[in-house]
Amino acid sequence: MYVGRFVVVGPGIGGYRVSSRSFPNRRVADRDGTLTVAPTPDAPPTDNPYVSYNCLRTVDRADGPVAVVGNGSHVDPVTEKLGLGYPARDALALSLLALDFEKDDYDTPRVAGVVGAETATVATVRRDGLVVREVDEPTLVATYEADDPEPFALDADDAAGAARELYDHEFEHAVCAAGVTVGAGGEGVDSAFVNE
Ligand SMILES: NC(=O)c1ncn([C@@H]2O[C@H](COP(=O)(O)O)[C@@H](O)[C@H]2O)c1NC=O
Repeated sequence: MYVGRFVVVGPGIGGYRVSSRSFPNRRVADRDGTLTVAPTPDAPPTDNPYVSYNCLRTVDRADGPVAVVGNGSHVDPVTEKLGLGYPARDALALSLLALDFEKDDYDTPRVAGVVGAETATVATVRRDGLVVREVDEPTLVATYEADDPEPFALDADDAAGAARELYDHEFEHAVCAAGVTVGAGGEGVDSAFVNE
């Protein structure tokens, strides 16, 4: 099955995978702790505005660090609002509604998640609606097919394991993946990615 891009988030752990039929020549790069998706140097030129973006950012809050994952430019305003103290639900709802689904040939939904040490919130904005949901177990939402949040059996317990597990998942056309853990009690954030 092809589901396009997807996030998985649960309390303390999350991840994101790029699956792509149209733009497979991409990879994740780490820029000072922010993970960015971008075309490889040998990728054909494109003017599609949706294929390069920050897919994972973290921010420290009074109640501890949080991580944001997502499939587009909305990751930035979500992170910034979290840094200003907005609740995760509000940061996601405001940012996703402002940017809305992508204006491409598929009305591609935006998907996102916020991971705290003991909390997680998953969200998507599609042409037909906005969903923002707190979750207490790993939960997936994808751009296509699985476009409503659903439970996901994530076995990994560290960032590298999460990135690997999402990358290796049977959903078709894996391109690259990122994983993140957010620890309680000052353990902080760890992130990892897979490019193959
Ligand atoms: N975030 C991404 O990595 C991303 N990659 C592709 N898209 C959009 O989705 C469309 C379909 O891409 P594909 O055939 O690879 O699933 C692309 O034309 C582009 O507008 C993306 N936008 C949202 O997922």
